[in-house]
Amino acid sequence: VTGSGVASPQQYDVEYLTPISVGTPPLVLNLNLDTGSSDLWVFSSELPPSEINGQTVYDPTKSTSAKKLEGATWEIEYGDGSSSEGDVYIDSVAIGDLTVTAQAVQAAKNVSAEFTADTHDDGLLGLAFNTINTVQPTRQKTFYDNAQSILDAPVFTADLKDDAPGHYNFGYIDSSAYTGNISYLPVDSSQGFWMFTSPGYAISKGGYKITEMKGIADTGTTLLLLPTSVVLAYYKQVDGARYEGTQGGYIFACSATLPDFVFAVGNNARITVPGKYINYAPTDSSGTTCFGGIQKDIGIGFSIFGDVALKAAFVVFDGPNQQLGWAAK
Ligand SMILES: O[C@H]1CN[C@@H](c2nc(-c3ccc(C(F)(F)F)cc3)no2)C1
Repeated sequence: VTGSGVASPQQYDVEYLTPISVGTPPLVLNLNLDTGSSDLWVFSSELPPSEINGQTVYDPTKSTSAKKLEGATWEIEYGDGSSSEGDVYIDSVAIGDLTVTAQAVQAAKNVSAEFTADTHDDGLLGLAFNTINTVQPTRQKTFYDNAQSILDAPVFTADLKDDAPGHYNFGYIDSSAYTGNISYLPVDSSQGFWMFTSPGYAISKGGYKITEMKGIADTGTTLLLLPTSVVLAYYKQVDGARYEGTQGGYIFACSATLPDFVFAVGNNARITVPGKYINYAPTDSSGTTCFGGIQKDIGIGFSIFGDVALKAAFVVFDGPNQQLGWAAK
């Protein structure tokens, strides 16, 4: 079995949403597939109405295939401080032609203001390792865990695009979606993430710099968060770029030319993030000053290869072999 879901960018590619069917009759929810977390949670009829603002809600009492997981609760907090919590049902979940009949669907009873404000996002579908699933007293498997045994190949791929729809595919590698070869790196899943080490980088035509960057492939993070030394070297190449504390990052004139950022995948493969992707978005409605798509990974303990980097690549997530594949496209 295989499955494919379109990944549609929201404004400024801040996140990508994919239609997922839940329950019987199937309810289509637009979920944020997040390789940086491992909970599948949805806006639900159990929320206070004040916390719902246009989202489609899952009502387990209306799904003939829903079964409450008695006594199970969950609570999650994301990197930006947003959070949600609730209880758990076992129900059917499908992405395209791929159906998992007994998936833990975490129904939200409360969500933080950021989620209420994100009107198009009906919840998240975690694709990291289940060791960081938050369900108590018994952690639950991810959609990818549950799908693996029926998939043609036990992999999923992310093909996110700049201001255009891309795809998440399950069970196969679409050879028409990338160029050249796929280079595989070992994954350290000990912290529950798709963590890998890039040995070095280059900035546009500048020389290659050997410096280990240990990071995670995180489709749920918008930007590319890197070590301070790398970020300083990058913005040194951008006239007028400066760190603006009130904005919480590096900013520059929107008219600035931004160099490409190249990171190494193993010793002889490279992924080039076009400078255009690093001119992330205007900081205000005047469109004079823009916010950088590369920012410091301070305080996280590792780098985060978020959408700014991932949309420059075709990425293969291979759990059984604990490896990440990277290809240009
Ligand atoms: O936690 C790490 C795991 N992956 C990253 C992630 N962050 C979010 C997120 C989505 C939507 C919102 C909100 F709608 F604005 F509230 C907030 C955070 N989803 O994945 C960070």
